[in-house]
Amino acid sequence: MIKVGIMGGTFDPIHYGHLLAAETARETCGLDEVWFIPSFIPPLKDNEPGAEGHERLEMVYRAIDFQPYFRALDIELERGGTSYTIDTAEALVEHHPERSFSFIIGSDRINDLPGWHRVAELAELVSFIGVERPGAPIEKSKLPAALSDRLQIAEMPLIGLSSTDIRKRRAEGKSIRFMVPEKVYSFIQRNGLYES
Ligand SMILES: Nc1ncnc2c1ncn2[C@@H]1O[C@H](COP(=O)(O)OP(=O)(O)OP(=O)(O)O)[C@@H](O)[C@H]1O
Ligand SMILES: O=C(O)c1ccc[n+]([C@@H]2O[C@H](COP(=O)([O-])O)[C@@H](O)[C@H]2O)c1
Repeated sequence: MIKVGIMGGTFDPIHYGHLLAAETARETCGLDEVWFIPSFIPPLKDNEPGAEGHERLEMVYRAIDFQPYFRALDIELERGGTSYTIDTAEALVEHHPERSFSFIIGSDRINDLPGWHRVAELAELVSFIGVERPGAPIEKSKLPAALSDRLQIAEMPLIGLSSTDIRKRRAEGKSIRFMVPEKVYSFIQRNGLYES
């Protein structure tokens, strides 16, 4: 079986926290590949979107350029509607029977995992790799056994970056350089993304 990590997110924009989470999961769990999947409409978020789907996808492509084991998929953008992970997992498992899938997930999302759409079925199709984010300690013991049994923790240095903060900094005219890869930075600058 080829082991694939799924890095799902809004990526509005993608930043070094996402990339380090993917790389840490890859190394810790011996993944062969990590697939980045930008969501169309993220299920549990109510903040205003910043960039269009095609722009978020383009930034992901730019961020993972030249990394042989990273790929980007437009499956959720193409599907449209609310991007439930179970729908994505069902499609991936059906189309890639030679691969096993683990969903990489930050600790802020781990804590709301029990509320995900059809999560019991999701946990049968994929396992989870958790990475910690500042301010959101991983509380594995608070998860139901069906989920915690499927969750492996990958230790990474805490990275206090968030897309929300990056958008806010742009709106305030502050620098976001070195928070995102240079090619993402130049795309944001050139297209005037996240300006107030
Ligand atoms: N700094 C980080 N360290 C570890 N994981 C992260 C980090 N930032 C995001 N993630 C994880 O990456 C996935 C996708 O995150 P997402 O695209 O929503 O980024 P975000 O920075 O949380 O965005 P926003 O601030 O807009 O909510 C989630 O599982 C999230 O927990
Ligand atoms: O399927 C769900 O119910 C669900 C609920 C919350 C988040 N997710 C997925 O988790 C990933 C990270 O979510 P977010 O909101 O931090 O971008 C992204 O791929 C979402 O589609 C999925």
